[in-house]
Amino acid sequence: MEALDLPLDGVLEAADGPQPLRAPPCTLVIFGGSGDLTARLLVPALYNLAVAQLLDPGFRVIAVDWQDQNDEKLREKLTVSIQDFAAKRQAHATLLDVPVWTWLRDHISYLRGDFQNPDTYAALAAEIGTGNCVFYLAVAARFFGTIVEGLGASGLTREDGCFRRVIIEKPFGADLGSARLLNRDLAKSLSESQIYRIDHYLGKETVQNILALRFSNGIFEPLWNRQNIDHVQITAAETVGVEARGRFYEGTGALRDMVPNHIMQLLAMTAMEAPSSFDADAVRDEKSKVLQAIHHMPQGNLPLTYVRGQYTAGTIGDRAVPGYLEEPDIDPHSDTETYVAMKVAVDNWRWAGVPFYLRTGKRLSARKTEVAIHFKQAPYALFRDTPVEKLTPNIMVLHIQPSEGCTIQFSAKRPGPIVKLGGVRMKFDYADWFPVAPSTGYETLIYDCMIGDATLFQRADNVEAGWAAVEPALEARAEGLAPIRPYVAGTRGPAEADTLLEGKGRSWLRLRT
Ligand SMILES: NC(=O)C1=CN([C@@H]2O[C@H](COP(=O)(O)OP(=O)(O)OC[C@H]3O[C@@H](n4cnc5c(N)ncnc54)[C@H](OP(=O)(O)O)[C@@H]3O)[C@@H](O)[C@H]2O)C=CC1
Ligand SMILES: O=C1O[C@H](COP(=O)(O)O)[C@@H](O)[C@H](O)[C@H]1O
Repeated sequence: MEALDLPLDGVLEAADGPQPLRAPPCTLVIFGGSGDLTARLLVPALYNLAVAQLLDPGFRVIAVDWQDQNDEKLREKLTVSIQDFAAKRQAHATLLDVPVWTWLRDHISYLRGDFQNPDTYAALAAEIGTGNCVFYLAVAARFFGTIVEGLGASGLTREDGCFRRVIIEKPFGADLGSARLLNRDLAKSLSESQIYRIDHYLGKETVQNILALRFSNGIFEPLWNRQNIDHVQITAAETVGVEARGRFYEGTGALRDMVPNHIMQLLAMTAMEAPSSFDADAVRDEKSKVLQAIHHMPQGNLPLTYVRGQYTAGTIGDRAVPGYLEEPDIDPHSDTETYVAMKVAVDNWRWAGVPFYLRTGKRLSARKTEVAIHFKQAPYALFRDTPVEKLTPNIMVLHIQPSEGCTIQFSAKRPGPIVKLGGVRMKFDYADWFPVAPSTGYETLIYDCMIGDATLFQRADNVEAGWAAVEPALEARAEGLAPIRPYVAGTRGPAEADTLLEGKGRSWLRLRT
């Protein structure tokens, strides 16, 4: 990076602040302990926490499910996946730290049992005894209620001089009604302060950075409103298909899978008011308010606010891939969407009249998650030969993944005797400034739960507000008002999504740059 003529040396160190403390002693019970999430993401996250010395020496993991496992078999399986995890990160020079892994693996044990059998909870209670416990529900959603009920009935949720917390995975319900019912069921055995509803997007550094960027700088927030912003685009594009998750995805679809949770969290972080502090409830109060203000644009014409798509056979890179209907476990006549684009309004003082365009899909031309703030044009072009509509649009893109950082696009004078403008970009790249080994995103979330910080977890009203925001779209589908638009795998999605942005020269940002 070129040197700046500014006194930046030492700026990062000065701002470093207090370092995180080791989490308190705790037993982490993972229901679904031989499952995919545990091996691919949770155990690598625990390993990273151990490397960072954030786990207490008394920390241990009890993995629970009904597979044919025992302590040693599970530890061997997890050793294979942690080696795989480390190998993928070799480029970042993080080879497996063997002593740390050996310590962690020796603190993992297995308990075999059926989630639906009360004996499983009795055996678990005997194994845990007293002390702090986090129960991680890495299981299919149909077990959330059953497991929490089992924990409650066996006394495992009682906090007698210790904490007992439960992390709930997604999907949290399938619509507003079922999310409300689940919240009600959980509340029979747990207080709200014991419930940690996870959204792994909130564990991503760059998602958390949205708040840091907005509220720790004097330069952005004064512009962050309807006077200066024309519209906002939120994109979560994937190149992967449904992979081995056909059975789950068939009943879920892109809207339920991504929008009420991840996309709404991105929207909330982008649009919420400044909380009075970073206290968990102060942040979640503001999120709730902004999510409750979301409405579909009152166009009275659904195709202009909501588009559903489904991929057909195509090419990703140089690899031919099947269409959704040809994927394993998919009904060949399926009406499930793999792409969704929506136009919503945030009906409040700050955002009145500013459309938020949301899109997410699988098998698109690029993997890219970003929030793009499109500012209004300068009101008048002083420059000869440059009509105002030809000025480079001022866009600030918050890159969430795979690139992480922020780009600002604006106009500058081209060199030369004639005054001509050209579009230029200023880019902040996370990796340049803060070079750290990549994480799974679950490190912060598991650590925060152990220290009792619920800021990055969803409160009951947050999840319900997320579902309420997509209810009109779910209803439209149920009424057959939102037909599936096919798109070829490896493209930008259905062309119909472009119509959402028509007028005023707006268009979706390109997926492939
Ligand atoms: N995998 C991922 O990348 C992600 C997963 N999630 C969420 O995490 C959760 C877990 O997902 P994942 O790890 O993929 O699921 P898996 O199916 O891989 O793991 C669940 C485990 O629980 C076992 N199990 C099922 N029923 C019972 C039962 N009645 N009693 C005891 N054990 C049982 C399963 O065994 P069996 O195989 O025999 O059924 C399996 O070993 C889900 O809510 C998912 O939505 C969220 C983000 C990413
Ligand atoms: O929760 C989910 O998220 C992933 C996308 O997560 P990312 O961290 O890779 O952006 C998505 O593929 C999956 O379908 C969904 O269930």
